Amino acid sequence: MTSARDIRPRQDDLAAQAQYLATSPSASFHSPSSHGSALTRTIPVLNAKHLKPFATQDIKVLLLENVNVAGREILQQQGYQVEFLKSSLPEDQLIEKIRDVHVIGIRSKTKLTERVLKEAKNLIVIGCFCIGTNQVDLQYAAEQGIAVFNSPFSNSRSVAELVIGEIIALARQLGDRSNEMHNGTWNKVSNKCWEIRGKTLGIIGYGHIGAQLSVLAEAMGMSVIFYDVLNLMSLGTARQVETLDQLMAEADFITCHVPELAETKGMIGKPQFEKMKTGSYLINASRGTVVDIPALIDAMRSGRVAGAALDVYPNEPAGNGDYFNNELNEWGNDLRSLKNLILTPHIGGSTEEAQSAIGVEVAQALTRYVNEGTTLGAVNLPEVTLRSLTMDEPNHARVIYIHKNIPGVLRKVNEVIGDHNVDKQMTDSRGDVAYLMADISNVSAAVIKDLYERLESLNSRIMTRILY
Ligand SMILES: NC(=O)C1=CN([C@@H]2O[C@H](COP(=O)(O)OP(=O)(O)OC[C@H]3O[C@@H](n4cnc5c(N)ncnc54)[C@H](O)[C@@H]3O)[C@@H](O)[C@H]2O)C=CC1
Ligand SMILES: O=C(O)C(=O)COP(=O)(O)O
Repeated sequence: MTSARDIRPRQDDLAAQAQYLATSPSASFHSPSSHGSALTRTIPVLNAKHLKPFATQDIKVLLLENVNVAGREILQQQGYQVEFLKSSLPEDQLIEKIRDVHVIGIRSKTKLTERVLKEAKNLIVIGCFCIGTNQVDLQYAAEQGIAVFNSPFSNSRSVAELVIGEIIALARQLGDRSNEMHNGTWNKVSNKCWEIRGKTLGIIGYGHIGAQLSVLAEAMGMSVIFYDVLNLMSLGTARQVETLDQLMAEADFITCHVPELAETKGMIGKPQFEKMKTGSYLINASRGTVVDIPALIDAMRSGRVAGAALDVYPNEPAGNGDYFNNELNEWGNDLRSLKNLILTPHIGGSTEEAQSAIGVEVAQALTRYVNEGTTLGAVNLPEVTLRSLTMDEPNHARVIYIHKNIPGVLRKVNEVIGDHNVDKQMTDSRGDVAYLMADISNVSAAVIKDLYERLESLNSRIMTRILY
């Protein structure tokens, strides 16, 4: 018998694939993308022993920014083709690479803008191997049926521990003393060096990181106040304050843990520095745009801010190497000249523990999405799942129909799938985009082809995938 692999049509030739499906009893259908190619699986269809959605070796994955080996291995074990790069890519190179892949894994540097995603003709899913998702155009991705996953809290503890270390380092001017000793100078001083016990920590953004930090800081004898746009339950004896100004005026140490949003850009600028106590400290390990750097430089030069720690910057490089020597960071030399300023290269979440936990979490989410269509944990699509198909359910197909959330769609979809035995079905919407999942039994290759074509022809369609 000719194997399916031998007669597989070109991936970008849907017509050939339809023909192939019609003529080959061992063919199957996985169509990942409305805006690009369809895939054919290469294992016999309707055989419970091979109850996989498609030939996993057809799935191409691009991992950028040194995604942890734990995540890479999970994806490789699925049989996917995994390409791994240590750094991010400039936009033109990214566009070249993304054209071909079904899955992309990134961290905080790679910008997946509308311009880039427009070229991603085969892409079905993006994995952000980090917390932040501000680097991805989430809305545009959703409108193309591209799911986005992240790891919402696997590095929170690492960031919180870094900040605790920085609070003590700033209070004791550790960076300066260490630099002096490296330069051969013994400079034993206690002037303006403090214990942190009894001081007030002001946390801006009391989410996963802020709340974790709150507990650690109290354990070291600090009083904690926080400001957040939501009313949140305080941990320990922490106290929520009503305004940012109030926090700026009361705290000895201020630390930012908000996401990058339109409202948080430049949130700490000249007016906020003017509210701070003289001799207080500022830490930013959130996003570089949250703090206005020239305003920070002025506040440090004037003595209002006695020390600061920056882990994030408005323009961060794609990979390791030269940083401040470029025109994008015209304040680089000013920063480097300031005393008691700790500068770190976005390492808040960079611990072995965090990176391997993130690797596992995101790779598993990607695998579940690719193989089963489950969107649990997606940040831009409704969360939809059905229990996995089992070996006891041969001849089943899972229909995934991502569509525009407009009136009358479900009636039309149910007209298509209602001709068959629908075992279970779930649908949900998020804004303009809806996601439908249905498991259908007693299907043949011809039925799958028919279902696919009819769903694809509906004007509500964003993406159809049929997995089995
Ligand atoms: N330096 C690093 O390596 C890392 C940086 N991050 C950054 O830290 C940010 C925070 O992380 P999580 O605590 O996990 O996020 P989270 O989503 O759990 O918490 C963010 C909090 O900020 C609040 N918030 C949003 N807008 C606000 C505003 N305008 N004013 C005051 N509060 C506001 C939210 O209500 C929420 O409680 C991430 O979005 C990411 O950008 C995260 C991990 C590592
Ligand atoms: O998790 C986040 O949002 C971070 O900022 C960490 O980013 P990274 O994975 O170190 O590029």
